[in-house]
Amino acid sequence: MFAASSMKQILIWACVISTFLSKSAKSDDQQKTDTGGGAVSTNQILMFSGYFLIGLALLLIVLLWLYKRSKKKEEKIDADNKVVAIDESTIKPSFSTEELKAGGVSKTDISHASTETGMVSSSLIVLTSPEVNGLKFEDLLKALAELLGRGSHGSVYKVMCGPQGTSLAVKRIKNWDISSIEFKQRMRRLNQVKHPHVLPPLAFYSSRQEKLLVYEYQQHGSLFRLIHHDGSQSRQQFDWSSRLNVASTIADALAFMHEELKNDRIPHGNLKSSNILLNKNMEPCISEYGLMLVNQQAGDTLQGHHAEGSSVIFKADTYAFGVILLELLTGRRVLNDGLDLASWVLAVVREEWTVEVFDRNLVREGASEERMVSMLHVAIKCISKSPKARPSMNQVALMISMIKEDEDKSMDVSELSITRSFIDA
Ligand SMILES: Nc1ncnc2c1ncn2[C@@H]1O[C@H](COP(=O)(O)OP(=O)(O)OP(=O)(O)O)[C@@H](O)[C@H]1O
Repeated sequence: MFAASSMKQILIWACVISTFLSKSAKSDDQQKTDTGGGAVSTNQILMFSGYFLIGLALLLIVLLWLYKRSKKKEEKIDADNKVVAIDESTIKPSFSTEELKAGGVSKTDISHASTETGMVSSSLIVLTSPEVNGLKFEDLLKALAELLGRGSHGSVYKVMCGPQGTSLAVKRIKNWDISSIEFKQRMRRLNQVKHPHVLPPLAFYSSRQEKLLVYEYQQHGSLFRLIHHDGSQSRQQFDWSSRLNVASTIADALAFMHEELKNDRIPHGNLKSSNILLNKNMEPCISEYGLMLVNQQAGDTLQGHHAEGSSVIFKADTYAFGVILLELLTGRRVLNDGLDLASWVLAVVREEWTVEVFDRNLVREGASEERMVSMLHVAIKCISKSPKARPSMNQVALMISMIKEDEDKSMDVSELSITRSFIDA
């Protein structure tokens, strides 16, 4: 308002002064002509001063207009950063920068990071979830957080929130090259696709510099820990039938997600044993589904990350699943002293020493070699060099369910023979 009225006033005054100056210059001209005067340098000066004033006024108007435009843009960005939408039916409060600063004693790394990057101007978007009903972004800022790990794409913190001290896991992803709108759409879409063995995000936060994803904390840890826990009892107990169950459950869940998100072209994007978590019933759950844009992943062309096409886009997940199968079968880490697990297995199999690849614990427990070899064949198909040669997760799930059926049948037969020998005795 102020700017507009000042612009008008400047323009009016500039016009009045310049008209006055040019008029007086003209009348002076007339007088000089009448009196037969010579050069009219004073009049010219007056005229040029008028033009100069008009020019100056126009320049000021342009500058004021530019200033107003940039102000408007800033206001729009601020508005975009306020709480936007939530669980369709409920509107959560939004927090202004001042409110957050007043209420938030920075205790966590999240809050340090947040204030550093100016995150306090935005708020948390809570998805449909009774676990975090009423959770505010402010709560996350205030809570004590424990760093669970730093991965290649960000860090995960354990955060205790609310009066009940609900344990949450907050994944912080930095510099994810995705627009806020696309990210929100992706999160909402993922929230619509539910599977009991896929961990849903409970809430999320988005700013240009970083994204936060809130999950329920899983106290039993990850599949990675279960397989690679050196010399512990848990590894001893992780027998063949449990490994088969894990493989089958994950394959089914992944096949379901691929099918549901086929048209949205959203694969997991970063599947690995540390992203398979064990829930309170010790069942495996896929975590962090869809948190990576495929073309952003660490570029190993072998995994098909750079390949295009709607079905091929999911084949990087098939590859990653194949690697998880290899971890389950061999008990080895993906990077074993720089030796890539997939190429090591392929080399051993090529030399026809197949049995050598299997985890000694499985061999010792007397796991069926036939079914382990069948599973190894599935894994080898999954890690085919060409993404097109890899099976879809639907096909993988079917192959594994057949191996599991065989295993279940053989268990029934052995139970039956034990019962018979008991009766005979
Ligand atoms: N919801 C959760 N509950 C319990 N632990 C979790 C949860 N989410 C992740 N973790 C654990 O936190 C640790 C760090 O996770 P993070 O995802 O950062 O590591 P990463 O999977 O190795 O790396 P990245 O996914 O960035 O490539 C891992 O040990 C993971 O198992």
